[in-house]
Amino acid sequence: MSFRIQPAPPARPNRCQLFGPGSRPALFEKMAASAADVINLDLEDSVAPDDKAQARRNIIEAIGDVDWGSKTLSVRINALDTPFWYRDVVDLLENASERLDQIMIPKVGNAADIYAVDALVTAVEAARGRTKRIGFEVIIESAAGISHVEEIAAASPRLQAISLGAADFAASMGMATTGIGGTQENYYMLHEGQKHWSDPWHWAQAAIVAACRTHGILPVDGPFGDFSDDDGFRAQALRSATLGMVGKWAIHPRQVALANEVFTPSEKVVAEAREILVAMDEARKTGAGATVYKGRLVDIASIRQAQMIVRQAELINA
Ligand SMILES: CC(C)(COP(=O)(O)OP(=O)(O)OC[C@H]1O[C@@H](n2cnc3c(N)ncnc32)[C@H](O)[C@@H]1OP(=O)(O)O)[C@@H](O)C(=O)NCCC(=O)NCCSC(=O)C[C@H](O)C(=O)O
Ligand SMILES: [Mg+2]
Repeated sequence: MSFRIQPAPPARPNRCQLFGPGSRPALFEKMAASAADVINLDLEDSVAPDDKAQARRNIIEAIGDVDWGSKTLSVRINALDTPFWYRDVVDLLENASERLDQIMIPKVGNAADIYAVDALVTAVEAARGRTKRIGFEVIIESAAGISHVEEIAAASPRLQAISLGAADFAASMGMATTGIGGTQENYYMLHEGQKHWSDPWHWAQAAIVAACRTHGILPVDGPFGDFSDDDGFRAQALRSATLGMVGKWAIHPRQVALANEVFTPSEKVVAEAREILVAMDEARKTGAGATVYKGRLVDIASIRQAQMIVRQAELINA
């Protein structure tokens, strides 16, 4: 264990991030009424270049006018290699109400990208006397992004969450697929004539989780493109949760309940975690650092595992 204690991530639920294009304002009330923990109003890739200016106006109006309840409200700005991003930031922070919680920065490639946005955001906040400090979330969706994920995670105290963007990531890496997340037909091992499918997203997800956990940031799985495939979404989400991710994007409302289901620890799992904590408490009273719970070893590390699950459940029920 390092001398530095691992920082805790933001204490808020982030099981599902529901996306909707800023150019479809008719969706905003529906998004607000959904069961998603986070709403992402999009100015980037779901909005055509000619619609960007109107989408900005739609979003600015809706931030103030729609009742977003207790959801985290985030706007995805355009990437730093476009002519749109600075205007996204300036217009949002000059004109949107303080209900806005976060901006999402896509396609980050290194810490300097975040530094650039931070400098602009900080200047506009000061100039406008905004009292609420805007948070950042970023998407790792390029070869450069995944190569520099640790420095990105450390780049700004504003940073709250990092997502994997499977579509742009696949394109940047030159992966031979047009699928967005999930099982890839040609990514398999062959054993005694049987195909065993592997997970091509696994290593990138694990790298993101490690960087996030090191710096107290929420690791999130991005989109699953085939919104008619509930089982495929659930399988992908279960793998992400097992690796330590706290939630997943929904690009269609039918994916919201699936994400909430997977990223809410079940009553059985929470009850078991509490039993482990009790068992370890009993063990400690006798001076033991380990004991047997349901036929298996539990020790001091099990306390930390169980506490993570209980904390997650408490956050969701708060
Ligand atoms: C995918 C969609 C274009 C589908 O829209 P639509 O054809 O309208 O869907 P349905 O007819 O099935 O809709 C059924 C009802 O649900 C409402 N609806 C649809 N979408 C949403 C939504 N996002 N939020 C809330 N409600 C929604 C419809 O209005 C219907 O309602 P009703 O008539 O009352 O029954 C569309 O869902 C969509 O635009 N999704 C978001 C797309 C998006 O934002 N994409 C960007 C994120 S993914 C990405 O960028 C990739 C990433 O960066 C990477 O690189 O990996
Ligand atoms: Mg993308």
